[in-house]
Amino acid sequence: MKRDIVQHLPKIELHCHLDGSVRPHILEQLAQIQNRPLSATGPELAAKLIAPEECQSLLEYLERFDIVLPYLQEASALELIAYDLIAQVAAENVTYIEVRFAPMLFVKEGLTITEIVAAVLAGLKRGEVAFGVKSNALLCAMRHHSHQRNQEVIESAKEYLGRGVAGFDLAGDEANYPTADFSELISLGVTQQIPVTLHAGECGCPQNVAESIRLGATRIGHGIAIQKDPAVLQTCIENQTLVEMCPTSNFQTKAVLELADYPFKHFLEAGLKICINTDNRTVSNTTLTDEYLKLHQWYGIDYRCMETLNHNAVDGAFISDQVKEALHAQLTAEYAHLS
Ligand SMILES: O=c1[nH]cnc2c1ncn2[C@@H]1O[C@H](CO)[C@@H](O)[C@H]1O
Ligand SMILES: [Zn+2]
Repeated sequence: MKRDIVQHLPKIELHCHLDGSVRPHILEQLAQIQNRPLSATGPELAAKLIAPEECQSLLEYLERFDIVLPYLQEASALELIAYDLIAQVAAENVTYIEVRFAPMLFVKEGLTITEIVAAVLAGLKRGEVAFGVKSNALLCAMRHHSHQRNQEVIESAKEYLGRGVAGFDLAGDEANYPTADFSELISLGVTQQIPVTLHAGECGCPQNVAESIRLGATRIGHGIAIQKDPAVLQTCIENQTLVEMCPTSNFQTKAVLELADYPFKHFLEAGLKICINTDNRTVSNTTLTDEYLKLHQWYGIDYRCMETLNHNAVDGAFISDQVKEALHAQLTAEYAHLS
């Protein structure tokens, strides 16, 4: 596979965090507008935003987000970063993206959840008009937030469902907050017909994946721990659960320690539905093109495999059958001439 070809082929991304994908120069722009100086600029700032090689856990990885959050407490900032994320993905021909964020991380200076969601959706829409990239937002509840706060996120997802918001997620510290603690919250979303994808199995616990599916999630973020439990793997296969894999991030957060333990091939050969994602473009210092090239380098995947992974993503996307058909057809047409 060649970088130039991979970059220009149409791609679908379902697992990308808005606040983990703020480009350093955009953050500098926000700092200037808000008159709130950054502790570093230029290459030094870029380095600070990336999770370091020696990162030891998901919690350490998540510390990177503390740098950017103070600058995301204004509607205009949220609009701008959403627009810029669409600009970034347009440059590598992502044709459909689901962008996730936790609205409750942006309420520190008085924004209401409605203002927050509206600002992000406005930026995504402006991006679609400028670059032709279709998108939807997924609203994340946070594992360390109160039930009350997380419930408000569900209510907001319900309010905007079909109007720019396509689903609901649970993000944050999986190791210390098991999925079972959120059963009431997740059920609340499921009973209101909100599509659900949950971060699970990123911190070694396959039970969190089983619990997520039991509660009604049709997709799992990361799911690395599925490899530890054949019964959970079987459940995922039977339910056609889509697992959103994020290779670079999975090594940074120590979801896996060595390449030999990375379950990409294992999952694919077992018949599990998987798709490929960046997780956080800035914090993981990656693009979707980089992720596919890594898989080519590690496993020798070809364009055919890349096409399959993208069709899988379409199948699991939180969009209508009609939109899925159009995306499938475009993938089929544009990968057809590649061997
Ligand atoms: O890989 C991950 N696992 C769990 N939580 C994550 C990951 N990446 C980002 N976030 C969390 O999701 C929030 C909303 O976007 C981010 O602020 C970050 O805390
Ligand atoms: Zn994630």
